[in-house]
Amino acid sequence: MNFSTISVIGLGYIGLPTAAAFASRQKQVIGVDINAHAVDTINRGEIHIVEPELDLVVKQAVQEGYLRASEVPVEADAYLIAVPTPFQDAHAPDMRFVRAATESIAPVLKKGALVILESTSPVGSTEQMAQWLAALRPDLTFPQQAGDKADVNIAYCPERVLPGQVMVELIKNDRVIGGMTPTCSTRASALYNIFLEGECVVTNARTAEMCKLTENSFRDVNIAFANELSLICAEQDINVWELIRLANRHPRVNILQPGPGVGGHCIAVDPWFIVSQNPQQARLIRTAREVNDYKPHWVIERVKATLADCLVESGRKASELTIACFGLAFKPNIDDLRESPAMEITRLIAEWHSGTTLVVEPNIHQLPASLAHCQLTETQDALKHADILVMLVDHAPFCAIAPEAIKQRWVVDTKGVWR
Ligand SMILES: NC(=O)c1ccc[n+]([C@@H]2O[C@H](COP(=O)([O-])OP(=O)(O)OC[C@H]3O[C@@H](n4cnc5c(N)ncnc54)[C@H](O)[C@@H]3O)[C@@H](O)[C@H]2O)c1
Ligand SMILES: CC(=O)N[C@@H]1[C@@H](OP(=O)(O)OP(=O)(O)OC[C@H]2O[C@@H](n3ccc(=O)[nH]c3=O)[C@H](O)[C@@H]2O)O[C@H](CO)[C@@H](O)[C@@H]1O
Repeated sequence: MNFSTISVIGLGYIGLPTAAAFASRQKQVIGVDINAHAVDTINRGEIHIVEPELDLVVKQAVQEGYLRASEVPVEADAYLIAVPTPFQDAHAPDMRFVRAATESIAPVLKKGALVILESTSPVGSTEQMAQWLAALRPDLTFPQQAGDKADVNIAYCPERVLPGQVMVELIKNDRVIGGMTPTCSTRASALYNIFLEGECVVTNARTAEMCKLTENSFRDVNIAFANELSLICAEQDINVWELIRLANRHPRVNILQPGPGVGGHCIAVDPWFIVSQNPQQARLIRTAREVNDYKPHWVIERVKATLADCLVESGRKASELTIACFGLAFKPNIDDLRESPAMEITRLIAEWHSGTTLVVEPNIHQLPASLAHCQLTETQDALKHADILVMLVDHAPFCAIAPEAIKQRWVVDTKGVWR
């Protein structure tokens, strides 16, 4: 069956670019979201998230009539589910959004449809999704009972785009295709080949689920190694960034960079899905998460120690001193504050510090409510008024600050760009 109508469930950072990519290839796409604001914004040809180049593709697709958004699922030849998969208490995956999205399409599901789960999910989720659908549609057959002859095909196809480069990576990256049967994989590959320039790499659903979790755990473990080195180097009075530069001159060593901790809603979350399912085996992955989650608290201790030194040297009271935090986003040159260690550090500083806490974040116009006690300000203003400078995110404008402006100042530099 051809894919004349494609429906993407969940129109966020992943679903909307995916919907727009199909629509830009002249496919009829109906995006579905429970967020009325997102639906209205998209139907005006605008976007509600920040991602380079996405605005133009969405505008054109809506204007030309290939993309429309709806709050209600409709009949389609293929469905892609891209709803959130956060974790709950004790770091267990929260699959309630996936279940709600799956059950919402059950009434409109027709024979011959293809359903793809894109949300990052624990191993076994695709089989679970098929069971949820089967329970609501006893009139249709699904891969677990009917194998390759099923009325409905189901696959897990994870997304691996890098925020900030989504419109390029969506098309160029290779795509892992985890069909529940060979026919499911063949059909899923045909669907992605509508816009994909990368290769479709076929496997089964369980391996594809684990592959996504593995990619992000690999990165988390490697960042944890760099963060652990930064703690060791601080004890040993060694510049960790110089150390890593030197070690990386070895032809088989490639250490990542330490920082204030690991943020974003992927690398700080997904490894827990492996740990939660395999608590006995996933010891290294768990430890890496703990090392990275500890880093913001270590930074706070450094800020406290620096403030203590500053008090002794200046003879002033803590309430008279100003601390400036440079950066809030979870990584450089974006506006995304989700799971950001810089946010956590700034909030803890503002809670504990009796003087003024300034924040410089060039990518936002207003501070989030949790930082109501801080003042959002410009780089030059912070450099002029702050007694202690805390570098949290290596945004390009911060890296460009002249060394003279930092010299002879009290500095805690978590990114190694000033010292
Ligand atoms: N953003 C990334 O960089 C990235 C990369 C790879 C994988 N992922 C994974 O993709 C999935 C989606 O992430 P995201 O960043 O796009 O999330 P997001 O929060 O930006 O968007 C999710 C959207 O789903 C909608 N939604 C929730 N429940 C719904 C339902 N029942 N029906 C319809 N819509 C519903 C929300 O309103 C929201 O607009 C997650 O599993 C995430 O881990 C994200
Ligand atoms: C395997 C992989 O690459 N996956 C990517 C990742 O995207 P991301 O934007 O979340 O990833 P990062 O850029 O790694 O940032 C994460 C945090 O780690 C900090 N960091 C980074 C490098 C370093 O050397 N030292 C650090 O401290 C950084 O500041 C930030 O806080 O997950 C997405 C969703 O699954 C994937 O789609 C996407 O492919």
